[in-house]
Amino acid sequence: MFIQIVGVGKLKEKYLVQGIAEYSKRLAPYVKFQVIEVPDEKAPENMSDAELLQVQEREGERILSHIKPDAHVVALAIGGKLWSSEELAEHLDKLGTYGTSHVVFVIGGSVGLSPAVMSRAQSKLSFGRMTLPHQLMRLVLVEQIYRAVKINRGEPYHK
Ligand SMILES: C[S@@+](CC[C@H](N)C(=O)[O-])C[C@H]1O[C@@H](n2cnc3c(N)ncnc32)[C@H](O)[C@@H]1O
Repeated sequence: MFIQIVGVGKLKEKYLVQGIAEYSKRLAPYVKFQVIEVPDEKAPENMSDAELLQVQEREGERILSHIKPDAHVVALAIGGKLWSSEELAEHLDKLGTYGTSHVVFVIGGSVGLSPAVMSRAQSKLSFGRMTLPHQLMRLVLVEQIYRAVKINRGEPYHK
């Protein structure tokens, strides 16, 4: 399976870069894995709703330009569905079984994902009602993808 994460903005914190590199290395024997970063837009505090939408749309166009037509897209959204790690594993397993070998997880920037990205997504996944910084979200997600892969292989890790 080919798994990609498309995220907005360049990772700045060293501990996040290192954490993602570690899980990417652990994933390498099992799946083809790639993280794509798209440039973020300036998003001042006091934007109007129209300006906010414009930022989402510009970032959204960049995200969508990296998504191939055959890819199954999972958008990360606070209001999405809550899955357990086992349910994420099952979701990936079922996709593979029914012939979908390319899955893209999408994480928004500080203003969230555009309506166009949300409509392209076949699934919306929530990690709970709390807002996580998008850069930290990337690390948490890659760990959960690794956990899901290990669950599907029946290998020890997922305690
Ligand atoms: C800082 S959050 C954006 C907050 C923005 N107000 C919103 O509601 O989308 C940046 C991105 O991180 C992801 N994210 C943050 N917390 C999340 C959570 N609890 N569950 C799923 N995704 C989350 C989403 O993709 C979101 O677009």
